Order: sequence, then C-alpha cells, then structure tokens
Amino acid sequence: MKVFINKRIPEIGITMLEEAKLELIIPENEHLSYEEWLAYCKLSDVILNVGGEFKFDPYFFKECPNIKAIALYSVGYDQVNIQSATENAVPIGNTPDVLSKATSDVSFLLMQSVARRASYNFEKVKTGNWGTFDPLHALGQELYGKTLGIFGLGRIGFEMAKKSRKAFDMEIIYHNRHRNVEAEKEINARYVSFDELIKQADVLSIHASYTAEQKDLFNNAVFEKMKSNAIFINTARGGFHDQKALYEALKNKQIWGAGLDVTNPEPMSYDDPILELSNVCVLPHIGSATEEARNGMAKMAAENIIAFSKGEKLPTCVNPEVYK
Ligand SMILES: NC(=O)C1=CN([C@@H]2O[C@H](COP(=O)(O)OP(=O)(O)OC[C@H]3O[C@@H](n4cnc5c(N)ncnc54)[C@H](O)[C@@H]3O)[C@@H](O)[C@H]2O)C=CC1
Ligand SMILES: O=C(O)C(=O)CO
Repeated sequence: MKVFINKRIPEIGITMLEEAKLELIIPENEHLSYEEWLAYCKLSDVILNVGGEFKFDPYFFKECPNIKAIALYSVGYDQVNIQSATENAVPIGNTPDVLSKATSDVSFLLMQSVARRASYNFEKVKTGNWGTFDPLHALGQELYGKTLGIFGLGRIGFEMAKKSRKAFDMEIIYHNRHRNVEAEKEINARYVSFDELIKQADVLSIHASYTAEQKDLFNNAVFEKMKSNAIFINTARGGFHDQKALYEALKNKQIWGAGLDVTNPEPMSYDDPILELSNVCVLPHIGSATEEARNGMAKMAAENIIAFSKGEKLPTCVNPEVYK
C-alpha cells in the first residue's frame, strides 16, 4: 500500500508507518503546485495530508479513484467535501483531542495579548520608543469577571472556557449547534442565541468547525452589534470572519481589539492594513504547534492509516457513514 505524505511530519508517525511496512512517498519539495500534488495522489492508495491548501472536492475524487482513505494531519476537515468522500467510499480520519489544550492555549494567549496590548508595547520597545513611565498611556483592560462568549463549544472551546473561568473567573456564555451539558455543569456555561452571544460578550472567541456556508459569518452587521470594549478572537478558521469588515470595525473603534491565529486569506499579506492597527495581534496559524500536540497528531494520523491497511475502521473517522 502506497502512502503519499505531502509534508514531513514528526518522526514518531513516520517510524510507525515504516514499521507497518507501508511504502511511503514523501516528496523532497514540500511546496508542490496543485498539478504536482495531484500527480502524487494518482500514484498512491492512501494520503496522509498536511495543510489545507489543496481541496478534496468532487473533482479530486473523480480524478483519483485510486485513493482509498485519507488521514488528515489536523482536527479540522473543512478542506474535504465529506459528501463526495463518502459517495466515493473514502473514509476520512482526523486528529481530535491531542491538540485541544495547545490550541486553546493560543486562544488564551491572544486574549491576554490583546487585552494588555502586548504587540503594540513590544513594537515600542523594538523601535526605541519605550519612553518614561506614563500613567495614561498604553492602558489595557482587565479580564477578571468579564463575559467570555464562545462560538462553538466543542473540545477546544471547552478548554478555552475552562482556562478563562479558572484564571479570570470569567462568566461563560456560548452558542453551539447542540447544548454542551458537561460545560453547563462543570463551569456554569450558559447557552445563548447567536444574537445574545455577540451582544453580551466582552471577549468573543470562535471555536466552531468550519464549512463554506459559514463564510464571513462574522461580518460588519455582527461587529456593529458587539460591545465597544469587545475583543474578537479567532483560532478556528479565517473564513469565519470578513477581514475587511474586521479592519473597519477595529479602525472605527466599533470593537476594542482582535487576536487572530487564522486569517482570511491565509497566509495573509504582510502589507494587509490590519497589521498597521495597534489593537491587533496576529499569529501564523500556530494553534497546535507544540512538540506534544504535533507528535500526538502524527501518531493519530499514522494509527488511522495502519488501521486502514489492516482492513479495520479508522479509529478517528469523521464520515463513519462510509462504513454503512
Ligand atoms: N488554529 C489552529 O491551529 C487550530 C484550529 N482548529 C480549528 O478548531 C476547530 C474546532 O476544533 P474542535 O474543538 O476539536 O472541534 P469540535 O467538533 O469538538 O467543536 C466544534 C463545535 O462547533 C460547533 N459548530 C460548528 N458550526 C457551528 C455553528 N454554525 N453554530 C454553532 N456551533 C457550531 C459544533 O457543533 C461543535 O460542537 C477545528 O475544526 C479547526 O478548524 C483546530 C486545531 C488547531
Ligand atoms: O488541526 C487543525 O485543524 C489545524 O488547524 C492545525 O492543527
């Protein structure tokens, strides 16, 4: 069985696949064009896919009938047309849980960085503008007792909510497709409508799984309804927010600040005007970038492929209906 891996992953995953005697195809060049990537896919039986650049859409499944399973090196699976995968009998694996703590740490880090204006202040130090102690300058806001609104209270959202509750005794409100009974019990999270969420949150943090139908859900109309002291955090997917509308909302002080680990587009241009604003902190999609999480993801992706090679179900399959 030939396994195409488009980018090198931590050694633990590679070793597991080699010990399972699978043939690995790992290109020297990690920056493949779409055509080169598709050519590798056509040579393979199974894909271990890193990143969201290339889509597994109906065209892909038509072009690559040879592909029998895809193990994503991510928990998010918005790069896959699940209906098409299932129609083509291709199980899709992902990497849940192992990265929830690391990713929510980044949401928490961004929340604090924006609240205390870390990027702005760091820039001052770097550019020789430290100045003298000024009682009225660079004032941030405290998070103690404030309201954290979580959009998408799943695994990562819950970790973010728990941390914020513990550290700052924040009130947790959330909007989700389903009620999260565990979070309601454990941290007193309160379910609210989408409209209540955006109007009541002092910090609004996005943790939902993304689909194309949700593109630009956080747009001008939403930013207009948010509090003027609100901090907007997105560590889920950049497609959730309209970046131009976010820029306008920040520039016009409709909202207070924003922390982004995901952008729209991604990667974003270094001359995007949003970077000129002092109330913004942007990170280059590093949510799961810890040794622990990335090793866990490598192990899980390898486990999915090894299970498939033995004729077993993928342990973490996002389209289990494929087995019906
Ligand atoms: N910045 C980064 O490096 C990382 C980003 N992520 C992103 O975080 C997302 C969440 O991951 P998990 O918490 O593990 O997923 P999860 O599936 O446990 O939680 C997502 C929750 O969002 C809810 N949801 C989805 N669409 C919704 C909508 N329109 N309205 C209300 N609720 C909605 C779902 O019902 C679910 O409860 C991933 O899909 C991925 O896009 C994940 C890992 C790292
Ligand atoms: O897992 C994901 O969905 C990511 O975005 C990167 O870890």
